[in-house]
Order: sequence, then C-alpha cells, then structure tokens
Amino acid sequence: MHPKANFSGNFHSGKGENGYKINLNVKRKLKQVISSESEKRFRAENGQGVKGRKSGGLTLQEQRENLPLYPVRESIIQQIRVNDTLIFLGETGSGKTTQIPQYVHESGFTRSGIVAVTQPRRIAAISVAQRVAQEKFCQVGELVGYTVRFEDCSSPETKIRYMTDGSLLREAIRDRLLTPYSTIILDEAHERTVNTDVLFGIVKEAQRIRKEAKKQPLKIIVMSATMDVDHFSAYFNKAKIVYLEGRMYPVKLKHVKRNDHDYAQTCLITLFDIHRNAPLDHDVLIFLTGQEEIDAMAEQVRSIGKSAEFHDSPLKVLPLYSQLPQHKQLEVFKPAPQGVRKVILSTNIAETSLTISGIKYVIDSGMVKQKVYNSLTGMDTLKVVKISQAQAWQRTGRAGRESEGVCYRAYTVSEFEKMSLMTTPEILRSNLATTVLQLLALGIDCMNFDFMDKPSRESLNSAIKLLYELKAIGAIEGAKLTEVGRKMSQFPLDPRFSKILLEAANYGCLTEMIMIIAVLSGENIFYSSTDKRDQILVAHSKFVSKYGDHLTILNAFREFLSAENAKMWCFKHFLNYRNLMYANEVRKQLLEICKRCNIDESTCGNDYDQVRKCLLVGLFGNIAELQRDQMYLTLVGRQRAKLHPSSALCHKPLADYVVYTDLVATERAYLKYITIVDPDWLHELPNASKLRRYSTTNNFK
Ligand SMILES: Nc1ncnc2c1ncn2[C@@H]1O[C@H](COP(=O)(O)OP(=O)(O)OP(=O)(O)O)[C@@H](O)[C@H]1O
Repeated sequence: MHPKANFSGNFHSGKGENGYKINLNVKRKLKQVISSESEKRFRAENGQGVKGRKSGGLTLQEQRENLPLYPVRESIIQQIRVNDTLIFLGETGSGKTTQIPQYVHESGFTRSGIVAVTQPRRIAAISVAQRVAQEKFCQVGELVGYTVRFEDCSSPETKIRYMTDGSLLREAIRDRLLTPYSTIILDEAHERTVNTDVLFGIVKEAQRIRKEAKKQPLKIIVMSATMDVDHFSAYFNKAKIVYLEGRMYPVKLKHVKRNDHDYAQTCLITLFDIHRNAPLDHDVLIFLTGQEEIDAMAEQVRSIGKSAEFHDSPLKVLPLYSQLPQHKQLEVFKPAPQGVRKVILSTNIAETSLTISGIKYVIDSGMVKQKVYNSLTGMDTLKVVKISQAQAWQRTGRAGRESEGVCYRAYTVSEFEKMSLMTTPEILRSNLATTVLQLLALGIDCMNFDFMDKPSRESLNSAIKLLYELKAIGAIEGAKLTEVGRKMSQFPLDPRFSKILLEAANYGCLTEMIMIIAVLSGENIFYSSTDKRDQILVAHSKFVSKYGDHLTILNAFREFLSAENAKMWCFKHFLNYRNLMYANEVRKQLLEICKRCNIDESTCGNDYDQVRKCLLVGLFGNIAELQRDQMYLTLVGRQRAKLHPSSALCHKPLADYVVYTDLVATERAYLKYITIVDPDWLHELPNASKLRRYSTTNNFK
C-alpha cells in the first residue's frame, strides 16, 4: 500500500568544542532500588506507582543521579558561585533545564531570592515545573512553581519559578531591578525569541544597577544548546562559557537518500514503517508545520491505523499545537495504555525543553511555519519555511531522553548541510509594537537599547508609528509614553487591544470589549468536528451575529456566563467549557487592570454598533475591502485574501468592508475573526487618508 521510505543510516556523534569543558563521560550504574523514603511517601500520597512504565524502574533521585550533569554537579555549582554571569552550552538532554535550577537552589543561592527560569513556550514552562516539582517531592506551586500569561501557579514558598520569557518581561516593567530574584536563568537562549532578546538587555542592566547600588547581586545564567555561544559571551562582557558534554542516550540519525519534496507523505510512510517493525511501547513524535496539516495527517494516520494490517497494533494519535486547549496539550505527556503506540503530531512547540515519556522515534519534516513581518506593509504573515540546523538538532534531541532513540529526517544530508546554522532571531522578523511599548514603559529608548542583534531601523520606525497612531506616544521623534501609553503597557495584550479597552468606556462598551478580548486571548471556544458537522452548525447558529465573529463570540460568552449549569450548557451547545472558563479568568484579570487604570465600567447592552466602532480604535490598520472578483484586499499591505472558513460570515453575502483580527497567509491568505464595518466610520480613523488612497472601489471616498 505504501512504498518504503528511502533512508540512509548516518550515525550522529557528539560535537567537540574548544573552550572550558566539564567532562561528563562518566560511566553510570543503573540501580533498581528505591533509595529515598521521601520519594516513596510522595509517590504514595500522589497516587504514583513506584515504578514508571518507561523510566527503567529508577527512582526519581536515581534518574537525577544518572543524568550526565550529575557527576560534575560540584564543578557546576563552583562555576556558578564564582561567576556573576555564566553561559552553559550543553547538548539536548544533558539536564540543563531540570537540574541546573535545582543545583542553584540546593547550594543555597535561593536564600537571597527566587531563581527564575525562562522558557519560550508555556507548555515547556508548565511541564518542566511539573517534572521538577516531582523531583523535589512537592506539589507545583510550592517550592517549584510556574508563571505564564494569565496563570500564576506559584506562592510565597516558591524558590524555583519556571516562567515564560514574556511573563518575566512583564514583571520587569513593574520592577526593573527584578528584586525578588537572586538568579535569572535564560533557558533555550538559542531560540532567540523577541522576549528573550529583550530580557538579555534588561537583566544585564538590572545586574549592573544592583551591583553599582550595592544591592543584592543578580546572577545571570544563559543556557543554550547551540554553538553560537561566543555571541552571547561577547554580549555579556565576555562571560565565561561552560561546555557541558554528554547526553543521556545516543540518537541514531537517518536522512532520506532522495527527497521527493512531499515531506508529509515521507513522514507518513516512515511512521508506518516504524509501526510495522518496532515494539508497541516505542512511541513516535512527528514534527509538522501547523494545525491544518496536523489535523489532516491525524485523520490519515487514524484511518490507516484502523486497516486490517494494523488490527493487532493500535495507535493513539495526539495532535500538539499552540491553538489546542492546554489540557489537550498536556495529554501528550501521559503514557499510552499497554500495547498501544502513541503517535504525537506536533508543530515546533515540542521542539525544545520537552521530555515526552515513551518517545523513541522522532520524524522531522524539516519544515516550520514561521512568522514573517514586512515592515513596509506593516503586516505579519505566517510562512512555511525550512528549519535551521539548530532546530534540526533540537528536534533530534526529543528522542533519546529515556533510552536510545532514532531520528528520521525527511531531507537529505546535503539539504541539511545547506540549512542555515541558526534560526534568524525573531526580533529581526517581527512586528515590534509590543516590544517598543514595553521598552518605553521601562524608560528605555528603543533606538539606543543594548540589543544583542539590533532590529532594522524600518522595523523600529514602523512600531513607533503604530504607537503614535494609537496615541501611546505623543511624538515620533524622541518617543515618550503618554498617559494612554503608560496605561496600555499595563495590559498583557497587543497594544492595539489595550487601546481598544482604554477607549471602550467612551463607546460605553467596556464589559463587552473585555469579553471579546478575553476570548480572543485564549483558544477557540467553538467545538468543531467533521463527524457532527451539521449538528454543530445548528447548535452554534443561535450565537451567530449578522455582523460577524466578534459579536458571535460575545453572544456565546454572555450566554455562558448566565448559564445555570455551565458545563452541561457547553456540552449541549458544542462549546469548549475549559476554554470558556479560561476566558472567564482572563476577563476577571482584564477587569482588574481596567480598575487599576481607572476605566469606568460600562455596557452597551445590545447596541452592537458601539462594539463594532470600538474595534476600529485599535484595528484601524486591519481593514479589508471587497473586490469585484469577491476577494478581499487588505487596504494596508494590499494582500488579497478570503474569509477564513471558520468565520460566521462565510456563506453569507459579502460586505463591502470588514475589520479583521488576523491575517493568516500560507499558500492562501485568510482573514480571521472578522466584523462588518460601515464605510462612513472609516473617515474618522487616524489612517483615513491612507485607506482612501489604497481603496480601489468607489464605496469609500
Ligand atoms: N518529564 C520527564 N519525564 C521523564 N524524564 C524526564 C522528564 N524531564 C526530564 N527528564 C529526563 O531528564 C533529562 C534531561 O532533561 P532536561 O530537560 O533537563 O535536559 P536539557 O539539557 O535541558 O535538554 P533540552 O535542551 O533538550 O531541554 C531528559 O533527557 C530525561 O532523561
């Protein structure tokens, strides 16, 4: 049925580097004893068996002691003790993320403050905190906690706090010296997210000021799995680099010999080759590019998996992407039932820091969906592009964490060699409005900020221009925050949405706007499934607003809030209960911030025009105009696009003008979360003359 995939077997050997090395090549003895009474007690109290299915029967303490870092623990601690700033370069799986924060704590550094460990993604922050809490025999939120946007699972007891880089950055806005922290560990620094890049500058400055003011010193540890650490070292005043050699288990590499350029097909064929031949407790992780591709492949895998050939070898297929509700994302960590193979289809969110139990095989498509920003048009788009070599190694590193593994690469060796070594830092390819606002809130002029890699002048200028149009700054030259801008910086939102909330009182619709933005901040509240499509359409039809998606969301959320038995009500209406509960938490938090900013509560009842007008206060750059051929043209950026198939406005007569929340551009461009607007309103917008200039029809002159 499926032709065999064509792989050559190259064995990956470790990378030798010059510089300071801590030798981790120590023979490790595997013991089958439970060494710790506290571990036994913890496991009993928390309903965990003494032996995990796939951890080789070792206790958590023994697992820790078997990690490559353990034998050199003392030298690591010594290095941390004598250096204010340190850079650790270690192979994936050596134990950086889980162990180094514990070493910092165990050697007493947390007596003078918390150790923060930043992660680029929430799933990593949460899952690693859970693991480390287990290793420390505590509940998450006690000694070990995490903080991610809209969710703080830490307490005054917390000494090791995993957090997203965005959360620490927000904290820096309130307290530039990061006073509660004794140590800041910037993990996965090679990912070079915008937030980590900005944090580099912030923590460096906080360390300098604390030192000069003779306050509690701040230790900075940068951890990376890739080779460009000299760049980090140079930035941090020639900070010492410590190379941590060794990984837990070897990973065999296999590249395709020829590439037929259908990577999804190659991944599928490889999966079933593995499925035919490997024991069922060897799980598989496949890296693909995005939700649609993953959902489509999940269906294919399930359907092939049901064929007679695989009757005796069941598969459990689990998608993993950021749009998936959090509890669904965390499901990938649960072991599959005995005799069932777990297959995870993931975007790059599983690329770093994660240890997923059971994964023996990784299949890497070699592709990723990446945000690309065009500073001339001011548009963010998502494009499918080749990964970098650094990403390829990260993906490889998801195997070999609990035992030896294999990584199948759906690209040839020479294609691998042609890949860029590193991923371009996100700061060089992103919309910087949020970052510039945050820097201004910290009193920093972005043009003179100590960036490790400075973004282009155009990118910074277009961010400044947007903030000016939003009235967050009073002038383009020598940008300074206005009162509006200062308030905007208090919200953990894109500045366009914070502006909408600040203005909502003037439109008398704060209650409604908070609800809409709370829902947009989380995952989709509408349940979808091809099986029950018609039933779902009928159930959702009662919420549909003729004006579009924002008001449809509002209708659903309002009814949810007044439902007597919300869970049952959601079930009946095919709405996602957890996502609505999450939106409700966000709503409460946004309401709190609005109160702090003295924004008066107001509601417009069913006067939905007020809500539609208010959306334009922030989204004036996101207007699309209907063309003769029934396609939309975004007026800023001039991108032709269709309405997203999930929109409430699909299959309805198309309106002349819409405001959209997102533009998703892969092979085709789609407008997502759309509301119809009246062309007369557009004349009032700050960019009205530009919109008129770009308009191609006579409807808006
Ligand atoms: N949740 C977990 N379940 C089981 N083992 C785990 C878990 N988390 C970590 N480990 C074990 O600890 C090892 C080290 O993980 P850790 O995340 O600390 O490594 P790392 O050096 O930071 O790698 P990476 O950069 O890939 O995240 C893993 O290879 C695995 O053996």
